[in-house]
Amino acid sequence: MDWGFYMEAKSFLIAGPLLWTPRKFADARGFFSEVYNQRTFDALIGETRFVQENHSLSRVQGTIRGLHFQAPPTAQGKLVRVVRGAIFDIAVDIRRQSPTYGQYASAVLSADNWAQLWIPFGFAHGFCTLEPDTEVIYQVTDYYCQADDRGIAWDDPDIGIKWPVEAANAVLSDKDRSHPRLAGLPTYFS
Ligand SMILES: Cc1cn([C@H]2C[C@H](O)[C@@H](COP(=O)(O)OP(=O)(O)O[C@H]3O[C@@H](C)C(=O)[C@@H](O)[C@H]3O)O2)c(=O)[nH]c1=O
Repeated sequence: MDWGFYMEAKSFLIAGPLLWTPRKFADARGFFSEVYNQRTFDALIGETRFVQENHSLSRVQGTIRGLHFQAPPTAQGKLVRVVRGAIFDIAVDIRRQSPTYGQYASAVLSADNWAQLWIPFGFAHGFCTLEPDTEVIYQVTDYYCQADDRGIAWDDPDIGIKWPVEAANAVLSDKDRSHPRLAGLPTYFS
């Protein structure tokens, strides 16, 4: 397999998510990097069309966003990267028939390590910022649809995510403090 512009691609024990690092060409001016190449991406993942790009800034270290997904028919695959600061990024398998249902894959993505995480359909996504003023950019494969927007409790004990922040110090939106546990959700992905 020719990985093209990606230096490496790593899979997880949970089938689906992939982690890789685009090449960086550094010189006296700074660097150049192809952060997305459709031909290489399609060879890795299968034909995929991104229709929206999101950019968020979290001011405080220990900010948790998640766990989020869109229900079908607007389920999204997400390609996540960090351009400032660092995150502990999480993909929770919510495919009901999956042998790893309810388990999660995690990776540190940062402006320094330049890693990207692919989060396929059937996964809930969340992250915790590891530095102040962290900026996350991610492309998604379907448009935002408020009616299909769903969440799972970030601290669901059945999932048991080991977040890199004490619960008492975590910064969350009101919405993210009130999601149901995974066991309380209907089956969205078989
Ligand atoms: C996600 C999203 C939100 N919004 C609006 C709705 C709301 O008024 C405001 C903030 O939305 P949220 O609080 O949901 O933003 P946030 O908590 O950052 O939500 C994001 O979290 C990460 C973990 C994801 O995986 C994303 O898909 C998305 O769910 O932005 C859009 O207009 N388009 C979008 O695609």
